[in-house]
Amino acid sequence: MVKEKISSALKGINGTVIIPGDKSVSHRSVLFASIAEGTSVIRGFLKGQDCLSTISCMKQMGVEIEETNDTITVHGKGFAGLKEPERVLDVGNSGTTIRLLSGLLSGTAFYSVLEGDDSIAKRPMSRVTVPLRQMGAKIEGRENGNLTPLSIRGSKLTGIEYDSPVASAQVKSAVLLAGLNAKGTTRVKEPSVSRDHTERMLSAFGVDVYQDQINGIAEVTGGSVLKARNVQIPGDISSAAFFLAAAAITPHSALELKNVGVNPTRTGILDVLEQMGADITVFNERTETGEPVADIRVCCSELKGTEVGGALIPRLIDEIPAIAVIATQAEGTTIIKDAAELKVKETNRIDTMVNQLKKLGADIEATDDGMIIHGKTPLIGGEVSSYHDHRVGMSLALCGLIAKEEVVVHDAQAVDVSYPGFFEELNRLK
Ligand SMILES: O=C(O)C1=C[C@@H](OP(=O)(O)O)[C@@H](O)[C@H](O)C1
Ligand SMILES: C=C(OP(=O)(O)O)C(=O)O
Repeated sequence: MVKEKISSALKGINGTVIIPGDKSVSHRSVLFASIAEGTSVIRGFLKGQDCLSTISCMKQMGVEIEETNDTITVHGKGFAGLKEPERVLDVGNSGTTIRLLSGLLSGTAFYSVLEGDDSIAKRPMSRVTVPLRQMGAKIEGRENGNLTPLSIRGSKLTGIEYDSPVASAQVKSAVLLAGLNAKGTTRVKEPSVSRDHTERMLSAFGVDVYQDQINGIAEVTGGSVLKARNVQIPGDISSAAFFLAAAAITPHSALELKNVGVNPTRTGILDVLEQMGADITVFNERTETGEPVADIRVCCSELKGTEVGGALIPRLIDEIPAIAVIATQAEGTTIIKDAAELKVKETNRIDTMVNQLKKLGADIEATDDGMIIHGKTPLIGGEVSSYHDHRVGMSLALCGLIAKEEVVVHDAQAVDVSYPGFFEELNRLK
């Protein structure tokens, strides 16, 4: 296991960061190009382990995918062109891969089995298997379909109207992908709007998608055909978040982040930083393959505590570990609530972040659905672990920039899941 040592950035962190490709959009680009008719060239694809797992699963189903340094070329032969995989499909650490593939595989004409690593083996799958079974899917797994391995015997599906108890883009996307091959229409309603990359990219591939975000509704009709197209992936705001946080809390810092996806269903982190008094400018806004993109300038400033909850949570769910670190450096109390979903990520992110930040001297406590952080607290440094959770590892690394002593992050290779080269980038800016 790799450990990384991060020492304080006395002169701040300064310079320009080109943000790597969006993980959610990268997964979808390969999945959709694989079931489209024709050849799609994808640029800006994130070569993190999660997205590479998606590529390898699609290759196992007979899809021809070529990889160069800059491009991923997918030769799609339509949904009917997918072939039965001869072995178990390994999703690695990726919840997005297993949940989206469950939806896609439910309507095939073949049998498949999905499994992943130790973390995936603990994450709940009934959130997708329950609605998929309602559509007629034949899915089995441990705990009556809640835990991996999942085995799927492809079958004829029928559209449903699904009232999802959670605001989850993975649930919404799994049901919509099954809906592409179901009889009639499939509608998903969610309690508040989750990231809408599936809806945007399906439209870009020529599918008619009905969306009513005020009421949290997305709908597709069965039998829609996807047409191949070239895709430009925006940078991942969830990866940018670590540099937004680093510059916001480290004195003498000024960063320019290039190529950040600013889809409104993802920009909760910008709203929270603004609420806290951060010095942020979003500029050079443009659109790429249906996704808004911009550059962002961020400088260190005095921060104040805030409250984060409600409909904001799905718009920043993966950024909460970084927000917890920022809150340790904000004057006053920060309350994060309505975020129980954090308990079913790669780790229980409420517990891991609270335990690890306490070791570094933070004044933080866990609640049932979030955490409460009192600032501003000087951090002391010490040894912590990512617990094999990429976002935890990168968040803890930020503490090293401002702590009195060095911060050592154990199990640091976990960051390769979403941000290969993260530590090199952080050190380069010092
Ligand atoms: O659809 C996606 O690409 C994702 C959705 C979110 O999960 P949930 O759908 O479980 O909220 C997010 O946490 C994950 O990193 C990626
Ligand atoms: C939760 C995450 O991803 P996934 O659900 O795809 O494993 C994440 O990237 O923070």
